[in-house]
Amino acid sequence: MNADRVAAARAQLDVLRRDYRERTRAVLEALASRLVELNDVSLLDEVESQLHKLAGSGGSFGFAELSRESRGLELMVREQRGRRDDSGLASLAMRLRSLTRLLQDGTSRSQRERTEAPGEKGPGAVLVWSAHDELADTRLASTLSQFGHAVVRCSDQSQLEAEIADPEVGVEGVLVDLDVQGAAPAARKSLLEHLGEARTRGGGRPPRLFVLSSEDTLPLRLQAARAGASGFFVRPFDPMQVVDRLERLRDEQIAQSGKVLLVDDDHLLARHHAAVLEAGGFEVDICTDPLKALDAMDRFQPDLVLMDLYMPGCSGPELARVIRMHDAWLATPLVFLSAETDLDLQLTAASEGADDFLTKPIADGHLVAAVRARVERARQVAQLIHSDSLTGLLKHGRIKEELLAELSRAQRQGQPLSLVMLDIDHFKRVNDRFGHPVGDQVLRALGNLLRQRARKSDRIGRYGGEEFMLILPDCATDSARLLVEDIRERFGALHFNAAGEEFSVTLSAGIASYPATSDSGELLNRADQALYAAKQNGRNRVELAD
Ligand SMILES: Nc1nc2c(ncn2[C@@H]2O[C@H](COP(=O)(O)OP(=O)(O)OP(=O)(O)O)[C@@H](O)[C@H]2O)c(=O)[nH]1
Repeated sequence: MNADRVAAARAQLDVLRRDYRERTRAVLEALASRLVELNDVSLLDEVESQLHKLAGSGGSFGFAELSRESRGLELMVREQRGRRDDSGLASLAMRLRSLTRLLQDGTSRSQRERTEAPGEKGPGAVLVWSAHDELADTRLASTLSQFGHAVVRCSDQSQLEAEIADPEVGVEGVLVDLDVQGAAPAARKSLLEHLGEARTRGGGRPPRLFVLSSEDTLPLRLQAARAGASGFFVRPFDPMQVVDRLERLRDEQIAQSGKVLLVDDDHLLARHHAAVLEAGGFEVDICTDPLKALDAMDRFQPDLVLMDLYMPGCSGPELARVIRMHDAWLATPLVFLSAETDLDLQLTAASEGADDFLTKPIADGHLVAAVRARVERARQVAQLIHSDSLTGLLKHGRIKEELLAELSRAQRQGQPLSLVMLDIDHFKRVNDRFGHPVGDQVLRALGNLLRQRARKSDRIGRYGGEEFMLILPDCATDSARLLVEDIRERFGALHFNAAGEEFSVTLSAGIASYPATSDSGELLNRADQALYAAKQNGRNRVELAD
């Protein structure tokens, strides 16, 4: 999310806060007038329910005092309602009117509590300060640059720190060879401490720190971890490991944002929570009718559902039970956001499949942090369940499920979709000649390349051993061909090193597209046939089915 969207979300928070204040004033005034005019004890039901709502929502809009007072008054009214006691309705009206005093404007909450959105950008520069192993350095630099990273070689600490501090350089990672400091443990420790501090000095997102060493001991790894290092590579190392680590870390960073579906019949409160989460970097959709929540989930594919406990037509725990009946939503975190503080009700909600219970009013920062932690955890679990451990790409079964979902979305939205099958040429020869671990490195390199060239909406899977599938939504055959030709060329240009030998590998690909083919099985067959044709026609080429 960029700064403009965050600023827009914050401005919207201020507008919502004003709306809330006006609406609440009107509601309290109308209730107070009716109490005085009708002097009817049956109005207490409505008064209690309004106070319950205010207790839950006031704090969210920055009126914490209103929340507290409303909760106290709610308990008092509940008791009075139980006794069917109609004395003192006029004084209750006065107390309701006096609540409006707590709606005075103070400092805007969105100005007080700021939440940072994670940034998204392409590959940044990598600074390398190493102990002059020319050959290894050259290989590292060429591998990193093949994956789009500018490489800046530094010859001493002051140059390294100057580059880190220079915003023009856009440093994503810093790779430091501990051998530059000789073998003295104290000197290495101080170097790491210094760099750990230098990388966080800029104020923005600090560059990743990677440590390179010819020694591998626990104390050294511990020192690196204390300096905030994200990777520890032992010489001799494969440069692809560094690319791999950078790519995985970038995936994690992008995953810090996520999609949240808000299910709440109180539209204003839902819009407020949506604006808070959007200012925190999340993509948010609101559903005010719980009976339409499943449709909204199918359409929006949320990473987390945040719902109210009490809603008309269907309660939160009932909705949780219905959602959990669907295999596709078994692992999606369901979190209740409610004014209810009753522990028994929270436990009931949890037993229906909800994962957590947040109590309204909730501070903006707390809401964002709680949602972020759950989304990250859910993503880690989903990653473990659905991803291939070697490449981090989707497994066979999952990518086929994604094809069905993406194809029906393309059909609904009247957009094209392309399906690509890719297969490494003569891969058996790589394994036979250099061994399985080297073959694995080649597979990982292709995985990284695909991830880098793909858009956020594309889906990438490892379909079989050395066969990969790309699903490209909103991408017609011609654009798909351009992309796949680019991938083919880049993959063929990668240089691998093994057994003191440099080698390269090529791939072949077949493309089939919707709307020319509209059935998912047929789309798969036709992409497969196109791949077969590419192999038959000499390999290292891309063929179209249509
Ligand atoms: N290193 C490694 N090799 C794998 C993995 N999975 C499958 N393979 C190997 O991939 C190779 C596939 O070989 P073939 O299907 O004969 O195809 P190919 O040699 O790529 O030849 P063409 O596809 O016709 O160009 C086999 O040697 C498998 O052992 C894996 O996870 N790691």
